[in-house]
Order: sequence, then structure tokens, then C-alpha cells
Amino acid sequence: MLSEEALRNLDEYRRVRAYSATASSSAHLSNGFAYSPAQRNQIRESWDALMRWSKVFRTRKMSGSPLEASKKVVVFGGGSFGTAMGCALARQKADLEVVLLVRDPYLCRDINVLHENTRYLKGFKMPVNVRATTHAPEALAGAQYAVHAVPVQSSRAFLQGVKEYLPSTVPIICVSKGLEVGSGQMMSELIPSALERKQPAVFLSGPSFAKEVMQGRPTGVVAACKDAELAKTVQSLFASPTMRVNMTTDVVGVEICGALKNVLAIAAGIVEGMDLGHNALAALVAQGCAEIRWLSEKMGAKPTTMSGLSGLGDIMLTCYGDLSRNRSVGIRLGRGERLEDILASSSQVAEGVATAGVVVGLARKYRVSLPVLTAVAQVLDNNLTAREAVFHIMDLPQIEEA
Ligand SMILES: NC(=O)c1ccc[n+]([C@@H]2O[C@H](COP(=O)([O-])OP(=O)(O)OC[C@H]3O[C@@H](n4cnc5c(N)ncnc54)[C@H](O)[C@@H]3O)[C@@H](O)[C@H]2O)c1
Ligand SMILES: O=P(O)(O)OC[C@H](O)CO
Repeated sequence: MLSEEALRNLDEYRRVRAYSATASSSAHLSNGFAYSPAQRNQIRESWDALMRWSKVFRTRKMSGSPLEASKKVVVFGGGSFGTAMGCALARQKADLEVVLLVRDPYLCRDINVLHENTRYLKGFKMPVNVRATTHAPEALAGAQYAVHAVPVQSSRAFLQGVKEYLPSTVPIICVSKGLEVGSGQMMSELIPSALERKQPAVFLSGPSFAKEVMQGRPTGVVAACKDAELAKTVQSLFASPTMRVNMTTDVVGVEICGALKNVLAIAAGIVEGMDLGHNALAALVAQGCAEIRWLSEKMGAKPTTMSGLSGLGDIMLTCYGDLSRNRSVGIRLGRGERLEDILASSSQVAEGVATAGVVVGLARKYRVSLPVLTAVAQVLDNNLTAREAVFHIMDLPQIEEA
């Protein structure tokens, strides 16, 4: 059921594993340097202990997998990430029915006839157990999980529209990252507010470009839910040879990091677009990390979340990765393009644009100063040019590191 590209990646992965298994018998490193026998023993023993632990853990995990028990999963939104995550699940189990709930009948037809998302992930064959529909009652009938991949600003209207077909017991696995304009809410607040009831929900975040998930490249994400059992269920549902899934109960941390890294990525893009160099980019990303930490800690997030996949992991990916839409918006701003032209020329969402304005409100509420993230909002609001923003940030008072 894996695509050819995913199979190639898996083959490569297996070759590496086979090589690692035999490599421990060769004594010398290629440049003539060799570890001492004591060091070599220590390295081997540490590795073997890790492998023993992994084996015990795997055996314990075998019993009653949530994937085994699943028959149907619905995906809200037929964009790039909904498609990629739907396909990732479908590849794991040939008789799992994955249904994308989409708006556009033409895209729906392409997915069902060509097995390709011709608009958002062109050129990638989708597994045959993924199909699409524009009909919410049909998509939701009998679904055991709902993966929510609708952009944040459209999520309230979308959820209100499907509410009557979504049983209140079906867990939502939310992959959308951002804050709602107007309410300032995170998705964990928006979902119950839009549905006007409690709904089990898990927030899946971390460094994960849709295209690479679709290619079956190794990816790590984190599943966050206050209910640890549900977080573990979703962890187990998505875990595969190409996807590692951590779990945590720190929903606020995971959500706020996921939302703010998009704003920081716009700043990183601006620095790139203005060709300010590696020093400037590294300093900016470090400052941005500090700002995200200041706010998230005040909001009650755990410090470990900031250094984890949804924090540093996703910040690095989005600030440095060429596939980031938020970073691309920043690059074009840095080169002097107007925001409205940039947005008009893209069919994909860059959540950081809307989120930037909301962050400033949150910073005021929690009494924390966020110079870089506020500067991004100023540039997006056309009150500062990118060049002016850089000048003012560089000219801020020299401070003690915090
Ligand atoms: N693309 C990625 O690499 C990636 C990775 C992780 C998380 N995310 C997050 O996932 C979310 C979705 O992003 P994406 O990349 O799939 O976006 P996208 O721009 O590729 O697609 C968005 C999809 O949502 C649909 N949509 C928009 N408004 C809608 C509405 N009112 N009702 C129904 N459907 C609507 C669009 O038709 C489209 O199918 C975002 O919050 C994004 O931050 C994306
Ligand atoms: O392309 P971006 O900037 O929306 O980032 C996508 C994902 O959030 C990366 O994890």
C-alpha cells in the first residue's frame, strides 16, 4: 500500500538498520582512528541496553492496538496536511477507510478517480483506501476518529457546519496550528466553543511538512491531550516505521508553540529575504525562541514542551525549511513585495499572518514583551517596512539574557 517513493525510503531505512547491525564488528573508523577496546565495549553495551528496552516496550505495546480496532477515519479538509496525514494512516492498514471531507467537487472527483490530490499534493499517488466526499453526513457516518486539518480561521464555521453529524464521543485529532482572530482562542478552546459542548480532542503537532509525510520520510510529532490515555491512543494510531509520535498532557504548550512558530518563521523569512546573513538569522531565531518561552510559560506551559518536537523541533523546521509557507511569506516581504500581492498569489494557508496580530493581544494579557513577534505584526499591518523593523530591533537596549 506504500507509494513507490515511500517504499524506496523504507528500503533505504532497512539498509541503514542492517548496516548498523553489522557495523559494530568493524574496529576502525575510516580515517585510521580507533576507539579503545574499553570505549568500544561501553558504546556497544549502551546501544544493546537501548535495543533491549525498545524490544520490551514494543512487546508490551502489541496488545489491542487502536489501529487494529479502527475501521473508518474522517479527515476534515482536503488540503496538503489533511491529505498527507490521511494517507499516512491509510498506508498502515489496507482495510482502514479514510474519508477526506472536502468542499470542492472537482478536487473530490480527482481524489476518487485519479487517486491524487491534484490541487495540494500534485504528483503523489494516494492509497486506494483513501477517498473523498463533499457530503458531511456520509463522511462522518461510522467514523471512529476525526482528523481536523481545516485552517484555524475557517475552523469555527466548519465545525458548526458538521456539529450535528459528529457524535460527541468521536475524538478530534487536531493538526491545525494557530490562534483565532477575534476570540484569540487556541484550537483547544475553539473546538468546544464552536461545538457548544465538550468533545474529546488531541492536538498533534511538531515538525512535519505535508510533502515529506506524503513521501514517507521519517517524521516526529507529539500528541497532546489532558487525558493521557487518549493521547496514548492517538500516539499508537499514528506511530509507524516512518512516524514517531511522542505524547504529552501539555496541551497549552504544544498549541502555543505550534501557533507562534509560524509567526517566528515569517520573521526568519524576512531576514532571509533581506539577505542579512546567517548570524542575523541565528540571533533572530534564538530571540524568537526566548519570546515563545516567555509567553508559553506565563500561560502555564511546561518548559520541556518548548525544547521538544512542537517547540524547538517545529521552530527549526519552519524557520529554516524551504517548504514552509510562513517562511516564504517572510522571504517575499523581505524582498519588498506587498502582503496583499503575496497572499493573492498563494492558494495555501500561512497561519502566521493571522496569528501574529492575536499574539500581540496575548502578550498584553500576560504582561510580557515580545519584540520580534510584535515587529512581525507591525510589518504585516503595513506600519513598518521590513528594513525599519530590523533597524528598530537592532537598536533596542542591550539587555541581560533571560
Ligand atoms: N502543510 C503542512 O505542511 C502542515 C503541517 C502541519 C500542520 N499544518 C496545519 O494544518 C492546517 C491545514 O493546513 P494545510 O497545509 O492542509 O492547508 P492547505 O492550504 O493546504 O489546505 C487547506 C484546506 O482547508 C480547506 N478549507 C479552508 N477553509 C475551509 C472551510 N471553511 N471549510 C472547509 N474546508 C476549508 C481548503 O479547501 C483546503 O482543502 C493549518 O493549520 C496548518 O498550519 C500544515
Ligand atoms: O508551511 P508552514 O509554514 O505552514 O509549516 C508547516 C508545518 O507547520 C511545519 O511543521
